[in-house]
Amino acid sequence: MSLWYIIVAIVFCAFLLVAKNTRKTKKKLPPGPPRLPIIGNLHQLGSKPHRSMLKLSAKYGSLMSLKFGDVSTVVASSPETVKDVLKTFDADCCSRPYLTYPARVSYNLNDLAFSPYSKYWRQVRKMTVIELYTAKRVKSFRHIREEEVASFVDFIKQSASLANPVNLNKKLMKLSGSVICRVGFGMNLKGSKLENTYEEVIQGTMEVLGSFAAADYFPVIGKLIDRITGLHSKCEKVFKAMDAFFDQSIKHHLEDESLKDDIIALLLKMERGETGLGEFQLTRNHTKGILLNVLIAGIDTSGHTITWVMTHLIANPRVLKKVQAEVREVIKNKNDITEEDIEKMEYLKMVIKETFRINPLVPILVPREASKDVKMGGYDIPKKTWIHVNIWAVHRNPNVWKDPESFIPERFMNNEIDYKGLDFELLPFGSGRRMCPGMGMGMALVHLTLISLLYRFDWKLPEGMEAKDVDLEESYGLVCPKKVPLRLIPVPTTWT
Ligand code: HEM
Repeated sequence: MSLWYIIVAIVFCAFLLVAKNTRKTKKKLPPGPPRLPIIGNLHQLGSKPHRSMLKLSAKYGSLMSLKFGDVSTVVASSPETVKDVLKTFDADCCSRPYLTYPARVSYNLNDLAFSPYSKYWRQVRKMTVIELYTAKRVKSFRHIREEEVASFVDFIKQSASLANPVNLNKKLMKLSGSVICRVGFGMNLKGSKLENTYEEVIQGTMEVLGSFAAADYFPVIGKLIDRITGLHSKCEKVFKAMDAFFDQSIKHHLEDESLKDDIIALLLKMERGETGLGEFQLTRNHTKGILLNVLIAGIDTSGHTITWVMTHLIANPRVLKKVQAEVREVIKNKNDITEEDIEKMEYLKMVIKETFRINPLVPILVPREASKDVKMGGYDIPKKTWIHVNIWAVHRNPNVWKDPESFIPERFMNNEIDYKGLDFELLPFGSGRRMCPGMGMGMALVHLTLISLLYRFDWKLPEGMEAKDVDLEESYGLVCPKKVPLRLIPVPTTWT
């Protein structure tokens, strides 16, 4: 009799297995290109995945399936499908997949940007939004921005008097680095452990964070491949450099009691249990994970945004002249630039929007993962599928934007579309639960710096170069800055 029980149990289990597999095969996945064995579609990514995905989606649709090694992925590429991911199904699609190297750099996902959607993420997001990213906080750091921009302008003045070209990529990175160090870490970049290496470290970190790493797609052999390609050692190198900087700034806070009003002071209080983070007891690794986002998200993004704006302006002399005329008309001979002045600069705002459209800094946002089965646009997105949001494709879609490859700020005239996460045609900061919380802080520096550069100086290209020679190629990482540094000669004006 007991043998019969066993046979019935085996038949029942086999039936369940077959039923499960049949259900699986019945899923209607979004269409996608044919795959190669083992690697799937990885060979189709190329050196600029956002561009390759755009080309593939033109053929396979705005919700497309790709397979990267072992990982099933979908890519959303139109305002409608992006809205589905970031708004309609945001709650079920806003987790992050486990990414080997971001996990290492973020002290095992103790940060905000790569942490899965969880109670911890919600608490940290709430705490940092209140403590670091509020409009009040952004205002309170105004004097820091003003001091750093003033010393940046002094440097440009010297170069102008000697007619020397300025490497704007480098100098603007240094400017945003100096601001973020003082705002987020209570110390100067100059004299810190990152003083001489920050550019290399930040750039390297962005490459590591944005890489399509073999370890994520091939569970066993992937780590070996990454050791051979050098990704593993690059990750260790940038991790150690940043860790030393975090130790230095934490030590600085522990030694100087007057530093009690910034994010590190608050995190240290949480570590000591003097104040709480919901049910979580913060450790040093949590503190450093949170600081990682403050450092890398703050330094890279604002500096590169300003470089892209200046690149498009020098490549479009008509636009440069028009925006300078506006800025000079609003500022006239005043010494200080106020928030109200910025509000009056309608054309400058259009120039910035157009720059974000044509060169969004994070073109495929940070990868997301479905936390349950989702039905989207008539297709099945199974739990654990990775989701890439290709805003590059949306921003260059001819059905959304007329003549999308051209830089035309006037397209925003009498057009309500803005970049604050509500319009799915223009999403440089993302949207939904994972939207960039540092937008206000980043834009405050972008506005102040651009106005100073345009008000105080005229700009020309180095000898022998014309506007049509300006290189517009982007490099690829989590953030996509201009590949070839922008070198311009500042020319003194009556306002200098
Ligand atoms: C012009 C400047 C900036 C741009 C264009 C930008 C853009 C972005 C984008 C596209 C994302 C990913 C959104 C997603 O995956 O859906 C993001 C995330 C993030 N940004 Fe920014 N950002 C800027 C400035 C800043 C600044 C100044 C800070 C902080 C000091 C910051 C902190 C963050 C953080 C912490 C996240 C992760 C949010 C999460 O996953 O919950 N950003 N940013």
